[in-house]
Parts: sequence; structure tokens; C-alpha cells
Amino acid sequence: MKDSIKVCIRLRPPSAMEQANGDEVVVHQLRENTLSVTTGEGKPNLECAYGAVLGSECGQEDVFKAVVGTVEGVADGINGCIFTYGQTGAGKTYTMLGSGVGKHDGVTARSVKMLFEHLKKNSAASAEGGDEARFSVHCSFLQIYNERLHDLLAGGGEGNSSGLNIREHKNRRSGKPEVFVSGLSEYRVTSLDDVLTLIDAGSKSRALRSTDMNDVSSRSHAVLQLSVEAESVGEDFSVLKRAKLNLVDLAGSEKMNTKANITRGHKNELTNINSSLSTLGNVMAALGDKSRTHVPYRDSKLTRLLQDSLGGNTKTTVICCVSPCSSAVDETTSTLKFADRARRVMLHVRTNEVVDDKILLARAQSEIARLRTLLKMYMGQSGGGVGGGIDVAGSPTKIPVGGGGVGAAGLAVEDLVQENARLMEQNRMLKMALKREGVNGNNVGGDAAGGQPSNQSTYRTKKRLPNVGSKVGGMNDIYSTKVPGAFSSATKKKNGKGGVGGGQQQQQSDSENEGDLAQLRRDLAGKRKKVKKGRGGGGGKGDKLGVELMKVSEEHSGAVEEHDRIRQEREELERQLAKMMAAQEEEENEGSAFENDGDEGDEDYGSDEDFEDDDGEEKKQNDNLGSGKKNKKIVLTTIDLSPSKVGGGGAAGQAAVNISPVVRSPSPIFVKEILRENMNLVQQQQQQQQKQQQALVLNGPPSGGKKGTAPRRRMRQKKAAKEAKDSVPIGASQIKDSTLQNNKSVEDLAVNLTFSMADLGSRIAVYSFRYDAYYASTIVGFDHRRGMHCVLYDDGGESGIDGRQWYDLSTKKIRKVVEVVADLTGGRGKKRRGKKKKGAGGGYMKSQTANDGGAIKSGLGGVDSRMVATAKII
Ligand SMILES: Nc1ncnc2c1ncn2[C@@H]1O[C@H](COP(=O)(O)OP(=O)(O)OP(=O)(O)O)[C@@H](O)[C@H]1O
Repeated sequence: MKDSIKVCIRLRPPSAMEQANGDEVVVHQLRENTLSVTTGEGKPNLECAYGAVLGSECGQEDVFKAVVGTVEGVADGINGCIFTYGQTGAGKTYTMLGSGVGKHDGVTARSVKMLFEHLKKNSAASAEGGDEARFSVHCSFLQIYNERLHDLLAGGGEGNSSGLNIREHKNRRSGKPEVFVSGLSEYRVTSLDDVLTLIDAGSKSRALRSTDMNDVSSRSHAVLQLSVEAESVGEDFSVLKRAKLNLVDLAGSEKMNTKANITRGHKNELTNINSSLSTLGNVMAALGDKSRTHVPYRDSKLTRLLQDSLGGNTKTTVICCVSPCSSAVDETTSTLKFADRARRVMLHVRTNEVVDDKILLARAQSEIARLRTLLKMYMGQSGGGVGGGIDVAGSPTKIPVGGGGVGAAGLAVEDLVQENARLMEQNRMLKMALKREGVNGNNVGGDAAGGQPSNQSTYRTKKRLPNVGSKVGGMNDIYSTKVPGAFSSATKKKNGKGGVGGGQQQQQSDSENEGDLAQLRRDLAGKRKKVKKGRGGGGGKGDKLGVELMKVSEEHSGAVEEHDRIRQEREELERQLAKMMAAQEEEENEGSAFENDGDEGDEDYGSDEDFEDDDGEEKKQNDNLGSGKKNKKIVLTTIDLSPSKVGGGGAAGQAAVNISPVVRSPSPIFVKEILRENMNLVQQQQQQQQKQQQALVLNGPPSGGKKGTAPRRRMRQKKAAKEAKDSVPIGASQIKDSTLQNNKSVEDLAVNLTFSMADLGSRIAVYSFRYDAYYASTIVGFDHRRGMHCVLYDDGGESGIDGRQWYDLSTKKIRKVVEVVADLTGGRGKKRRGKKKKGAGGGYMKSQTANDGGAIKSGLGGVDSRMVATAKII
């Protein structure tokens, strides 16, 4: 869904200072979405329209109404971002957070309230429908101060750390890069009160200073982020929706007052704020200008962090706050210019949902059906459609109507794919038959003579040499198109006049069909070219149709190619089989030439009755077998390729290849079973490899006869262990706590260990787990769903707040979790190095996996009963 950034302008009432100075009001709301600015002497007055204009008299509720659209979608998986922009003292913080810390009736509190209401409503609706619904919300709060990122919930404010880093990782599903802050703590919140507690705590750490316009001016950009996950699980589906809501209070722009005696620190702040706001403006300008290809997101931390919200998959609203007074008119004009740039930016918003595979499959199937219908319509329009079958090639009416058409090109994609599966299975059976008879069925195309016919093999005599294809129910058309029947050559050779005649006729129709098929292919190629050409032209319904046709047509041509390959393989197999039969026959004829009465060669094999009436013949044959005599004459008929006959028989126990008048296709269930079997085999192989690897680590590599010296053996073992360790893929667990098993879900842990983190759908490969006397728990592990390392922690219900941090170390291998530290007592910006001494520090806990030696950070300044845990993963 395409949408532009919504821009609202909010005029605050004149401040006490402005009133005292006798400032004139020069900005007025004209209509719902327009305002006018009297800019002063010599400058043109402005009249501008925006998404909404909120006059001085508008309250917080009115403002929220204007931005509610951004919040509404979050519970349904649509990212949202609301940020305030404007001069210092223009009312940004008031708009976002309300009047002063503690009174949270601004956009933030209202948005959070609405978000929880929506999530609960959705849950209740799902529950009413009999489905299970769960949601989780995690909250983080950071500030960008002097181009450094600080976790406002980690304590210590600007001084709490040297600054966090912005990283990028690829979304596993969409494949698109996503920006995140590495090591930023997130707390699980279940109500508005939880969020307000965090805002209160974080706001205490925010950088503030008094400016000319504002006694309590925010000198940093603050970003409150809520990560929402809502899952609904039904009997046969599961949908997980994820979205982020960013609520941003930007630092205010401020004119450099050269006369005022400002400190170096203040100057530095000012430069950084103005520079990042100017980059924000440049980014907006670049995004709004289609001719520009480069967007300078990386020019500031702010734009990099908001990258997704500005030009990506996020519904964004900007509230530009302005003073209505004449003394601020230049700043107001500049803010309105920014607003103008912002409203030109187009966004591509979509629902972020992870759907269960079953649903995806169903969707894909319905899409294919839709495309197929489209194709039919298209072909019908172009005059190429034929009868019941879908004629992709759009060939003239030579093609027989319905029932599969002449050749591969006359079949629908689905039919072809099914046909291919059938043929493949038959080829497999043929290979088995060949193998049983001594020819290496795998060596298709090789020298058939390599596999001598077995003397033990016996073939039943038949009256007729039917073409394989001609008798195959459901696949005859395809097959007869190109494959004259491997056995028809034997027929010709063996059958004398009558046989030859039949063979010629068959050949003739084959070549005719070949011609048809070639024509169909040419037509198809021509059609594709046309479609491609049309696509290049751009625009229009026809183009869309063309593109979709292309898709189906490509799908079709893939199936045709596959079909050709399988068919060639089939021909080769049959050639080998026929060759082998001929050799066998010759051999037997040589051995008992006089036994051959020669009469049967003159028989008329044209009648179906003859073909079917083989009971008596079979009995005779069996009698021959029983008497141990060789067959007088070996004539091969159709081989029963049905799995029940061939698959289960086994070469040794079967006296002959079973003969049956009809080639049965393997049932779809059978194919499924094969696939399942293959998957099982692969899994078994993988398990075996894992076992071998483990055995290698435990016992060292097999000695292979040479025992070697003990040191060498040890070295070998060490090397093998190292290799095994190195080969551990990311996310594979190195479990350190024997009480836990790999890949426990967080929910499992919650049940067993009262760990209240309900990170929906996550499966965490646990490297380390700690549950201590303070009832606090910490997990360090790998989150498979996110493809990131994580530290999850819980203070055991003391404050009801859980937390988590994600680390993007996906390119690195996990060696060791060095340390997990939690501090329940608080303390500002503590930094610890080295080993924690026994007994020191109440509430300090260390993971069993701790190995020290690495930097440890802990502490949450000013916030009691909350825990911080950081792991260093090297
Ligand atoms: N619409 C409003 N109605 C009433 N008071 C307002 C309004 N907007 C702002 N104020 C008051 O104006 C003062 C400055 O507002 P605020 O701190 O929100 O400005 P700001 O844009 O965030 O400034 P800075 O960028 O310096 O942080 C505050 O005392 C606030 O209460």
C-alpha cells in the first residue's frame, strides 16, 4: 500500500514570555488543513495546506485524533512512527509526552493506551472465534545526544556507556535489511502503566538544558519504541503479526546566538542538533525527489535510526510544532519548509505477518489457480485456446480437443507436472527392472551390453507387442507423441510383415505429432517474445496480464523441459531393455533353435482380445518354468510398473518381470511416501553425521590401524574437537547448564522456571541460563526466529518488567559466553572488569558460564528493582 507521510502542524498558544514581549500573532489557522503566515516586511506571506492544522486552541485529544491512523494499524502488523519537529520551545515534548513528566496525556500515552486496547480486542475476537490469541509488547527508550546513542533504560543517561551502535540485519523472511540498535535493552510491558514507569525512569536520564525559548529544553532526540507481536493460532493456521511503533521527540532547532555567552558543551550540542535536523531535511528532500537515487541516511544517527520510518515500510506522521508569534517567524517558516518536504515523501506500507506454511501453501495454490484462469482467458482472447486443454502455445486447431492434447505443449502446467512425476516414477521402475535383469539402470545412456541378461531370468510369451504408450491410461497422448515405444522396434524386428506395418503407421503419426509439438513450441516462443515486448512498453492492464502470462508460460516451459528430459531418459532405458531382450532372445534362440516352431511370428497381433487373453499362455509358461525348460520364444509385453508389483518384489524372488496389460501410475500417495522417505533418509543421514561428529569430539578420530603416540592422539583429538566446534553453525547451542536442553522455547522455560518472558514463537538455543536466589533469571542464547543472539532477563516479578537485548553477531561464531551479570540493587553506570570477588555486592549475580576476562557492564541508574544483564559473546 502506497501512502505519503502525514504532516500535521500544531500551533501552540503564545508563551508567557512572548506575551510579555508583546509579540504579534502572525500564524493563523485558516481552515481544517490550511494556515497563513504573515512573514513580515519585504517577504511574501504564506498560505499552506497540510494533512491537518491544529490551532492554538486545540487540545491533546484533537492532536491525537489527527495522528490516530498511524497507531491503529500497529496491532495489525503495520509499523508506525510519529515524531515531532520544530524550534526549541515550540511544544514538541508537550505534544508527545504531555505537560511535564508525570502527566502523560500526550500522543505517547494515548497511543500506548490505544495499542493495548486494540491488542486486547483482537485477542478477544480471536478467542471468541475459538482461536488462541496471544500478544507481547516490548519497550525500549533511547536518546541520541551529540551523535551518540544511549539506552535511557540502562541507567546513567548520557554517561551510561560510550554509546550503542546501529546495525543492520537482513529480515529472514523478506530478505530486506532492517536497522536495529545492538545491545539496546527492551522491557516487556503489559499495560500503559508499565510504559509510563519506563518513560519516567528514562526521562530522568534525558539530556536537558535551558534555552532562550525553553527553561527545560530537551537537548537530545528521544525515541520510545514499542515492538508488538500478536499471534493467533487456529486449528489449521497460525499467523504472527509484528510491528514497531516509534514515538519520537526530536530536540528543538535553535539559532546560534553569537552574542550570548554559551558554553562549549552547549555549542557542541547545538551544532549536533542542527546538523542532524538538517540531515533529516535532506533525507526528506531526497525521498521526495524521484530523480534522486541517493538518500543520505548515514549522514546522521537520527536518520539512520529512522531509516525504515522515513522511506520504508512504516506509516509515518510528523507533527510540526510552531510558535504563532512574530519573533519566531523565521524558525516557523523553516519548520514549514521541512513540513512541505516531508509531505512529498511516499511510503510503501505493508502488513508484517508471518504466516504458517499451510496458509502460504493455500495462498500459493489459489494464486496458481488464478493465474491459470487468467491464462485461459488470455488464450481464449488470442484465439489460440483449444477445447478442454489449455493450449499455452496457442496452436491452431490441429490439437485434439480435451483429454490432454497432442503433446506436452497441449497440457496445462499442473497436468504436465503430474505427468512428469508419473513418468519419473515409471523410469525408476524401469531402472529397477533393468537392474534386476543385470543392466545398470542408473547408467542410462551407457552401453547396455554392460549388463548381460541373466540366465535365470525368464520372460513370458505374449501374443502381442503393444506400444507402451498406446496402452497407458491417462498418459497415452504425451507418451505417443514422441516415444514410438521402445518395444515397437522389437515388434518390427520380431513381428514380420504385420508388425512392420503397424510400426510404420506409428512412426508416421509420431513424426506428425513431433511436427505439431515443434510448431507449438515455436508459437509459444513467439508469444513470449510478444509478451516481453508488451512488458517493455509499460503500463496498462494488458501488461499485467502479459506479465502473469509470462509467469505461467515460464512455469510451463520449465515443466516441458523437464518432461523432455524424463522422456529421453525413458527412451534410453527402454532402448537398453530392448537391447537386452534382443540379446537374451538371440542367446536362447541359439541354444534351442530347433525348439522354435516359427509359427508365432506369423500371428496377427493386432487384436486386443489376443492381447488380453493370456491366462492359458501364462499357465503354459509357468509349466515351462516348473519343468525347468527354457522358453521357446521370448516376446516382451508391457511391464507392470505399479509399485505393488515391482517395488516390493525384489529381484531374487521374482521369476520374471511381471506382465500386465496396463501400466499403472504410482498413486500420489505413493509419491508422497517416497518424498517422505527421502526426507527421513536425509534426516537420518544428518543425525548420523552429528553422531559421528560427537563421537569424534569424545573419542578423537578413528585410529585407522595406526595407533600413534598418546601426544599425537591427543593432538588429533584436540584438532578434531576444534574442527567440530568451528563447524557448529550459528545458533547451534553450546549448552552450559546441564539442566537445560537445547532449543527449549522460552515458554518452556517459563513453565518450569517461572520465567515470565512470553516472547511469542521464539525458540532460543540457550548458551547460558541462570536462576538465582533472588528469583531473577537470565538467559543468553540464540533466537532462531530473529537470527540474533539475545540476553533475556526477568527480575522475578519484583517490578513485573522483563527485558531483553538483541545482538547482531550473525556473522560471527559463538565461542563462549563470557559473563552474564545482573544488578538488582541499581547503581549508576557501574563498570566492572575482571572476576567478581566472592561475596561482594548484594544482588550481584554471575552466570555459571562466566569465564571473566571480559568487560562487564551493569547497573541501572536510579531505577530500583530492575535488572540489567549483558553478556559478552566472543
Ligand atoms: N499546546 C500547548 N499548550 C499549552 N502549553 C504548551 C503547548 N505547547 C507547549 N507548551 C508549553 O511550552 C513550553 C515548551 O514546550 P516544550 O517543552 O514541549 O517545547 P519543545 O518543543 O519540546 O522544546 P525543546 O525542543 O526545547 O525541548 C512548555 O512549558 C509547555 O508546557
